Amino acid sequence: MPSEPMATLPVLALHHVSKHYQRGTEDVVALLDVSFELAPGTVTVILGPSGGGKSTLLHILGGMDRPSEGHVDVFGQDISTWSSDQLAQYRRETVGFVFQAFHLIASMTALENVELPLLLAGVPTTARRARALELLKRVGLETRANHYPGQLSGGQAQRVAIARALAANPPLILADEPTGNLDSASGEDIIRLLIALAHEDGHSVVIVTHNEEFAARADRVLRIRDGVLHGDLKQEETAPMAPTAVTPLDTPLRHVKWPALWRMAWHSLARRLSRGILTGLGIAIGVAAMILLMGLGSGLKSHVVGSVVSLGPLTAINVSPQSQTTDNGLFGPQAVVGHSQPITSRTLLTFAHLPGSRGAYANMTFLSGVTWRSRATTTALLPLPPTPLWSVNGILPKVSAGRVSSRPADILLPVSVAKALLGGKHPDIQRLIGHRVQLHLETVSGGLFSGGGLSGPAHPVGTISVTVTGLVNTGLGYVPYPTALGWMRQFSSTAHVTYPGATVLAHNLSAVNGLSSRITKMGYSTTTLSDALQSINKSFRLIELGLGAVGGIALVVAGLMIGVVMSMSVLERRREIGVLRAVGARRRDISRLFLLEALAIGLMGAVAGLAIGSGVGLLINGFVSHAAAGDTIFALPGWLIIMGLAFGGGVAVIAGAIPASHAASLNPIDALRQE
Ligand SMILES: Nc1ncnc2c1ncn2[C@@H]1O[C@H](COP(=O)(O)OP(=O)(O)OP(=O)(O)O)[C@@H](O)[C@H]1O
Repeated sequence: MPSEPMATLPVLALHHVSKHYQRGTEDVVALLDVSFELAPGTVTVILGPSGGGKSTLLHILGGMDRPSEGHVDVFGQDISTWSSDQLAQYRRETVGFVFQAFHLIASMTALENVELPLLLAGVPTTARRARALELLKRVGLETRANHYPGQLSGGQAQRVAIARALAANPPLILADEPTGNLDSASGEDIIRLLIALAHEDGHSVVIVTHNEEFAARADRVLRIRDGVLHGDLKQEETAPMAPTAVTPLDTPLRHVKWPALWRMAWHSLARRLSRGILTGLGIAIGVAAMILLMGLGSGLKSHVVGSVVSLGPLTAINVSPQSQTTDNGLFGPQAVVGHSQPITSRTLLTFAHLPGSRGAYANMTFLSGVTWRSRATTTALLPLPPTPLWSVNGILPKVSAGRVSSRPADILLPVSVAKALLGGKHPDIQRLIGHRVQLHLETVSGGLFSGGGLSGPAHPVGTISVTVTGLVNTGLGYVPYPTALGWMRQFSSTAHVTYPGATVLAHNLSAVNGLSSRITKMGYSTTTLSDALQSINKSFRLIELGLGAVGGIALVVAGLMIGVVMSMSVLERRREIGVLRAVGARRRDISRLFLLEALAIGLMGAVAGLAIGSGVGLLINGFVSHAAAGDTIFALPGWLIIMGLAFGGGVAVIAGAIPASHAASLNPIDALRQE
């Protein structure tokens, strides 16, 4: 805070200010040893020929440029040493610029243009709108609030520009040829308004002009030629009124807040909505491709993994009698040589008592005819595990209707068999539950993993009558273990029944490998579900990576598109960038603004891409489930949604980084000079 009361301090004081520019090897002196003070509530006119240094002086007064020598005091504080962030705050809170070319933002209404500095200052919407309307009223344009600059006359546009300069109620108003683009009547209006701002509202107003007529009405006239102050004419020695309405300079550094930038970015996007949508479309396509391909990959994987897991718990080891000589592939032994070790009930007992073993039971797969009333079909039947093992997680097949039963004459049938037995297009499969069906056992073979040849029953097996207690989706039927053992005896030609395979359950996952190798050492071949799952996972990881890469390429192309569009946008919006800098945005704010715009485009594209990708995925699921009884192959796990959003937003931000830093590095004085 200033140490003296404000009214006794000059708003601004220049002390021996010089400004040099380097043009090639030539040193251009734009200002030389300029000193003067500006009192509050006064109008100061700066006159001089073209190239005399007027604009340079105005830029130094407004904190857009720094002096090469000398210093500038604002309310007693030397701003020449301030950081660029402090100068940005100074422009935001202490200075209001009015330009010859108005520099209104064409895509914003009059009201939105006036709101701009308030938006940067983080003023909430209602207060911002009320203040902007009040200012438009002050300049006589309340009825034009919703007009765009193109719909305003030059005089009206300049009045809107003055309202914008007044938005933050700055003590200092700097006008650079404010009447240069206006006819004399409108020019007169503007000058009258500027004088009123000084004399009625207490702002210190500085007007750069070529017009000698205005000089006559100023409180003070400074003439400048070749950078040197030639005359400092005070027309009225009486002290003008002390300011009452203006706010003094406050020292704590305040930055433009993220929400304000986000609102501006959103505003800017909304103004160019169709372009934003087109740009975001690239991201949408990329994300959609990624979601769809990876979703299919992930869905297929969980489908395959689900089928494998439905075969039994992960702690299960499938044992077959053959000794193993080559690597276990995904589907069991590749080649089998050497002797065969039979699996008998004694072997099962041995397996059950191995360290780490929880239990063991025989594998067998029966092929059987099934008849119900007049309909007949065939099915494969497996034994359910022995009842003491039913408590093991995942060991029982999942029933889609009815229940699992351990009674000897009960059976679980596959849904497909139930459909075939009931006949008709959409039979009510539940109807079969509780009914008796007839079985005609045909052959027996090993477990699904343990292979083994087919053989028919050694003793005649008549028709077996069983009750359907439940239905399963696995495509295989199940009978209680003791029932299967009984059938096995009927298939056996010798007194000692040998089984085609066995399942040994480990106590837990970490015991699986040790147990499996012990069994292998006994001369048996083993396959574990966790082996199978591991290789499935490995294969799918590769598939997912490959599919993801295809989506990734689409995203890179989309990123390039965003980069190009944003670069064009920066060129097109040079003036807007200049205005934003003049009203107090820092370089960083400009780059953040462009990055936020890119992020918003990326996120919108990603959301659209998620919708498109999952929509197509669900359609595919619809087709597949129609064709294959309720199966689906597209999945949209949460991580894929997050990945889609992160990639969409991330690619857009990376693509927008170069244009954003280009926008931030633009010199605001050059940007505003561009016509
Ligand atoms: N960025 C720059 N690089 C080199 N020289 C510059 C630069 N800006 C201004 N100058 C030079 O400084 C001098 C003063 O320029 P300035 O724009 O302040 O004059 P002016 O009085 O505002 O002119 P006009 O009335 O035509 O706008 C001129 O000789 C100009 O060529």
